[in-house]
Amino acid sequence: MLLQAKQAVKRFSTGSRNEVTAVNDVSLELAAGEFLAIQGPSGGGKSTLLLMLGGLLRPESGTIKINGRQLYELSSEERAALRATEIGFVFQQFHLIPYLTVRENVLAPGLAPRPAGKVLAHAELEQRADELINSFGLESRANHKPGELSTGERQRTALARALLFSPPLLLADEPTGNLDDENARIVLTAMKDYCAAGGGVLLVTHDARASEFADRTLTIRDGELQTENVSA
Ligand SMILES: Nc1ncnc2c1ncn2[C@@H]1O[C@H](COP(=O)(O)OP(=O)(O)OP(=O)(O)O)[C@@H](O)[C@H]1O
Repeated sequence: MLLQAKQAVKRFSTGSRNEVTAVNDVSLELAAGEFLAIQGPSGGGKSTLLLMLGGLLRPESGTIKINGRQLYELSSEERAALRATEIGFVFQQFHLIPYLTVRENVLAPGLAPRPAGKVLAHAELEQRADELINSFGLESRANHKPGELSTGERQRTALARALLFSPPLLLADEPTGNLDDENARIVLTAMKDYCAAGGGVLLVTHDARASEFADRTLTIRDGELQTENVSA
């Protein structure tokens, strides 16, 4: 199984505020080639769950496994290496580097150290970056900086960057929240195609458009994953 969460729990307590159970006893599985959308109201626990699944936030209890490896039993270095090789992230706010061009942003993950055996030659990376840039219709924008792009072009750039190393798992937090219908369709179609090619995609969103593209849609509310499935 590509991704497996078992009884994951995360609570926050902040000073004078009462404790909040952001994620309560969540179990789920995602297979390679599957597109899962998790919807839910604001404050329902979507982002918290995604951070835990992506190795960025330790659950208080429960386990998260990626390809059979328990994320939070690894050292932080091992977890970072696993993130770099197994997971791509896309966020609503894109997190592009403002002084780099589209092409340089897409290539940026290639600058980070990678585990031995997972390093790609620069020429190979450039070829992959150009393929992604072309397939997302960004070729005429490749030398522009994010500030000169439309919102949809920024999100397509962020998606291309996340897919540079073809990670088995793509995690996305509200990737279409800022997009019009046409750009949302482009991004969601690209994710669906990525699954058809064998990748696994999990996105959290309150955008109802996502469930038209996903294989399964689950709902999280008050930190609890509802059991009903809505098939696309
Ligand atoms: N760092 C934190 N400290 C305290 N409480 C937090 C923290 N992060 C999240 N929470 C609380 O946990 C709950 C779940 O938040 P989360 O951001 O996961 O929800 P969400 O479904 O992603 O919401 P949105 O759709 O508005 O982004 C909320 O009640 C939130 O206030």
